[in-house]
Amino acid sequence: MTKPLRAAWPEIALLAVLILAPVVLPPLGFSVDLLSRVLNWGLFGLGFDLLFGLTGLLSFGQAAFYGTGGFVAAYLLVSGSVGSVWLAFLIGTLAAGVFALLVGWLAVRRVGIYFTMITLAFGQMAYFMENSPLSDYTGGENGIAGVPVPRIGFGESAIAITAGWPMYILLAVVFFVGFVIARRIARSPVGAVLRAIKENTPRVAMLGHDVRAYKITVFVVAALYAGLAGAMLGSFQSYMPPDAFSLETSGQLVIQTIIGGAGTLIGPVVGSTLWLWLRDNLQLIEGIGAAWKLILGIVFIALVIGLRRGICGEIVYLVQRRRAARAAKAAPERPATGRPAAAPALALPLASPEGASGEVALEAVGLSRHYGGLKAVDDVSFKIRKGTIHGVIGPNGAGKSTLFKMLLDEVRPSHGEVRLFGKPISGLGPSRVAQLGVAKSNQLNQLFLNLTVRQNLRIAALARRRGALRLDMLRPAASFPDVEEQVERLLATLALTENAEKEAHVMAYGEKRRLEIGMALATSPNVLLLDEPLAGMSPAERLDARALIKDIAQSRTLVIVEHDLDAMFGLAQHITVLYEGRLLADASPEVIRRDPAVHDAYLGGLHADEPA
Ligand SMILES: Nc1ncnc2c1ncn2[C@@H]1O[C@H](COP(=O)(O)OP(=O)(O)OP(=O)(O)O)[C@@H](O)[C@H]1O
Repeated sequence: MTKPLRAAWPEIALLAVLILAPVVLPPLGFSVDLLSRVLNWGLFGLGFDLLFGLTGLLSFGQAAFYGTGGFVAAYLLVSGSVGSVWLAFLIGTLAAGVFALLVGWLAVRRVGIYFTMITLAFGQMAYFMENSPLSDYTGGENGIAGVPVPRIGFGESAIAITAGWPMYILLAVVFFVGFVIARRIARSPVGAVLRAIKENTPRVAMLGHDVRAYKITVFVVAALYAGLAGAMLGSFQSYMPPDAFSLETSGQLVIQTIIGGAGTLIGPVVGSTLWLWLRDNLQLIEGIGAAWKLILGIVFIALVIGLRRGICGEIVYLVQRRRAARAAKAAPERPATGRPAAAPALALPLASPEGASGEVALEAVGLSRHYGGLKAVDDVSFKIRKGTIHGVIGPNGAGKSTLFKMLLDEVRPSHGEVRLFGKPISGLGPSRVAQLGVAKSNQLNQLFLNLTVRQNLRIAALARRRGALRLDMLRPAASFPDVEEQVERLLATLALTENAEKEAHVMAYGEKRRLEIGMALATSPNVLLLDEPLAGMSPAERLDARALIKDIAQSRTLVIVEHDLDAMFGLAQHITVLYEGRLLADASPEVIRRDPAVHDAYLGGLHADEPA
């Protein structure tokens, strides 16, 4: 098989299934109506899977957009406001998207269960609106009957796409196109960022991506799919049912996606195939009666327990595991220490060279952060000169990490401000500060653990290349030659080339630490903050990491927090000492080494065993 054909195998397989389904499935109890409903739910599920499976945002209010698309289209058609069914589909879909813009704008301000609850509340509000204040338009409990079907062609010769196989074909075509688009979105730079948001949202922001905007985008995309599915529902049933807006609709979508396999795109349609087939056929079995709901519930629980990733999710997992095992077998033996003898020197571009002309790169001005009565950082001022390695030391709890978080604006100062090349950056948020050229590697690794090493670095590099937000949803994530080149160079510098296709969670600790630094570096920062880069490393790994840090420092300003004072005195040109949140000293390493106050701080603190 040629490469493009191999890459398109899911589309080819789907096409084959859609063509064969009308032949193979009817003898198994699938009527044409059931197959059409399966595809309608599948279309609805494609958008939801981008939102939930890919991005990790669980919405319990998708019925609001399904209903909006459906009722707007049905009303326009039945009232005669719009003559073309196609145009009504389009308006219904867009109406769902506009509604989602409002809901999403509010909902993405919260995460986890709070996000889910906001979507649920909006779903319920939409259901109420449909049944009461807007019942003149929606028909209230009666829904809207007599929704016409679309026609192909003009005038007398136009062919109506009637319920039955013509409607199946239309739904199959729309589902196929929807799948192709959803898959392209998932493989695009936007898809890469969404996947990273699911893995570790704060890190995505720290790299410079506008997390909130990406979340709103995927929320709207999911609603567009829901709106189109809703609009088509009324047409193929000749009736727009009021329960399109109900909580049960949202719940069923979640259930079907989980059964089929979230994050696989094809999972929701597989889930709806099983769910709707069981539902229709269980009711026909004599003696079961109303107990079919109970049986469905038991099937759901059994599937969730037995197949944690859903039907398609488990298949994808098994295939990936086999592929990884084969790759591991084929991989050559790895050297004992990570870093190759002659790693290529780093020649990564800077974020904004024009802004890097000032003498002082970063400046803390009266910086304080108070947690209630605790002064984690208290009135600290110091300057970091451009092109130097600047160390920040202090005993445990001195406030170093809090100070670092304020330098990237992860934590807002209680008082004072941070200036980057003379301009205040406090209050801008980590994403904008990252875009201005400040990056940070964390004390505790913040990797995208279920993504490969290459994907981790690519997502970081894309933040610099594409800016905080770009809606390039239809091009592949790996289609920026300069980004790919930069990732390749970084892999070599970090001695991670051999592990490029491995998921980050399987890496050794030292390798994870290097990747953590590499991700910060991939954003091409002017100022790089390294929070305890040597923590937890073996002596050999420390030597490697020190050499790497020296390499990095050739082209940018480095600020390092580190407990390894030997390493710090060897690396830094200037050292700031914090003690109990306050600035104790700020001078060259030679002066700091002889400073009795620093000796006292360390000897009196938890680091009495460390050389001062
Ligand atoms: N979010 C928070 N809420 C309350 N207190 C906090 C918070 N973050 C930090 N602190 C407190 O602020 C003080 C300084 O913490 P910080 O982590 O900045 O110190 P540190 O110098 O980095 O310590 P270590 O070397 O152990 O990492 C500590 O007493 C810590 O408990």
